[in-house]
Amino acid sequence: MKIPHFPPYIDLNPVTRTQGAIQLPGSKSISNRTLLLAALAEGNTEISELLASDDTLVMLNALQTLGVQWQQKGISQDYLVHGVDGKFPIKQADLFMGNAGTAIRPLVAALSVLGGNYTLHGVQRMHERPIGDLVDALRRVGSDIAYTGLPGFPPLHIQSGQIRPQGWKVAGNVSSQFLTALLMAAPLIICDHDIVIEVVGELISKPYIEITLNLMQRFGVHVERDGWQRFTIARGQYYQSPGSIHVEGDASSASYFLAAGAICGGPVRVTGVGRNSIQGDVRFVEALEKMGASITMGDNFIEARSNGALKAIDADFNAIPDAAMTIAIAALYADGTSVLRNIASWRVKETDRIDAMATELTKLGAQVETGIDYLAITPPAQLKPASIETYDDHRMAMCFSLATLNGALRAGTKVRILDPKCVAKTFPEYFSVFAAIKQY
Ligand SMILES: O=C(O)C1=C[C@@H](OP(=O)(O)O)[C@@H](O)[C@H](O)C1
Ligand SMILES: C=C(OP(=O)(O)O)C(=O)O
Repeated sequence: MKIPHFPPYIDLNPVTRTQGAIQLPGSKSISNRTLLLAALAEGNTEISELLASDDTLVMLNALQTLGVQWQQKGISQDYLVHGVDGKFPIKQADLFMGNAGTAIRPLVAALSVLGGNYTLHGVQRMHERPIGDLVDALRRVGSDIAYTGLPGFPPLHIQSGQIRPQGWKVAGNVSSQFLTALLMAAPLIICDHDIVIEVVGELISKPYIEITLNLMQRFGVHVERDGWQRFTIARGQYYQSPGSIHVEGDASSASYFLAAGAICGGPVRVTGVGRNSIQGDVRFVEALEKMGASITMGDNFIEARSNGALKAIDADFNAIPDAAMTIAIAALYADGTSVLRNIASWRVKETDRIDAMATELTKLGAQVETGIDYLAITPPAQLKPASIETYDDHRMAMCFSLATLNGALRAGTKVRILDPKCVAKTFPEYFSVFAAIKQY
C-alpha cells in the first residue's frame, strides 16, 4: 500500500466554485469488518476495492501476525484472504492496533473467545480511548483479560479463558463498536446454545450495528434482532466465505465532497456509494437537504449542489457521529446558529472532537458554545485566515479544508492545515482528490 508523502502543513487558498466528480475510497467500517470475517470464515474470500489506509493496514498486519494468509492482487486494492475456519493458527502474539477502533474492539472480542496469549496496544491516543465496557462484558462471560496500563483502556493482555454462552450483555452508550465486537465474536463459540446479547441502557451510533449485521449475514451468520436491546445468534452457525465481496465507497469520506458541492455551487458527485448503501452515513445528505442543498442519488452515486446560502440546522446527530463533523463546518456558511446535539461520543474518538472543533472554529471567527454532548456554531460575516491544528485526527484535517469555500475567506488569505498526514487513517489521498473539485 502506497501512503503519500506529507508536508508539515498544507496552505489552502480561497475557492470560488466546486464542481466535478470523484471516486470514493472504500469504506473503513466495511473494509475492517470484511477482513476479519473473511479471515475467520471457512473458505477463501476475494475482496475488491478494500480501503488503503492506516486503519486497514493495522487490520491486515494483525491478521498476518495471527497466521492468516492474504494476498494483494498486484497494486490493486483487491485482496484474496484465506479463511482459517474459526481458529487463528498463531496463539501468542503482540499486536499493534494504531488508533483503529474498528480493529482493536472486534479483535479483542474474537481473541478472547478463541483463547491464546495476546497483547494489544496502539498509539498514545488509543490508550486514552475507553474499552472498559467491552472488557467488562467479556470478563462477565469468562474471558481472562488484564489491563497492562490504565484500567479501562488499552493496552490489554488476553489469556485463554472459558467463555460461557450465557450472560452476554454490554453497555452501548460509549461506543457501538463494543456491541459490534461481541456480535462478531459470538459465532466463534463452539457450543450447543443460542447466544443472546443484551444491550444495557442506550445504544449510540446505531447504523453501525446494521453494517455489522449485514456483513455477518453475507458470511452466513444470521442475527435475530429485537429492537436495539436484544440480539440472538442461533446455535450451529459459523462464518462461511461468500466467495467474493465488494467494498462500497466510504460514506463518511463522501461527506466532505458533498458538503463542498452544497456550500459552493456544485454539482459535486461522489461515486462508489448510493441509495442502496449499507452505511448510515449516507443519511448525511438529509442534513444537507435540511440546510437547503439539492441532492440527487443513484444506485452508485450521490450528487450535491447549492441553492444559495445554507440554512442553519438544529438536529440530533447521534446516528452519524463521523459525518456530523462535516456539518459543523457547513455551519460556517449558514444563515444563523446551528446546533449539533447528542454527540457526546465525539469526546472519546481520535481527539476530544467537541473541544477541538470549538477551538479551531473559533480561530476562524465563529462564535462557539459547547456542552458535554453538543456544539452550537454561529458563523462570522467573514472567515478569518487561520492555522488549524488537527490533533492527529483525520476528520479535523478533512473538515477544515472546507473552510476556504464560497468567498467566505478574503482573496489573498489562506487556511493552513497543520500536520495533514493524519488523513492517512482513512483517506491518504484526500488532499489531491479534493483539489480536483476546486476552482479558484
Ligand atoms: O463500527 C464502526 O465502524 C464505527 C462506529 C462509530 O463509532 P462509535 O460507535 O464509537 O460511535 C464510528 O464513529 C467509527 O468511525 C466507526
Ligand atoms: C471514530 C473514528 O474512528 P475509529 O474507527 O477508530 O473509532 C473515525 O473514523 O471517525
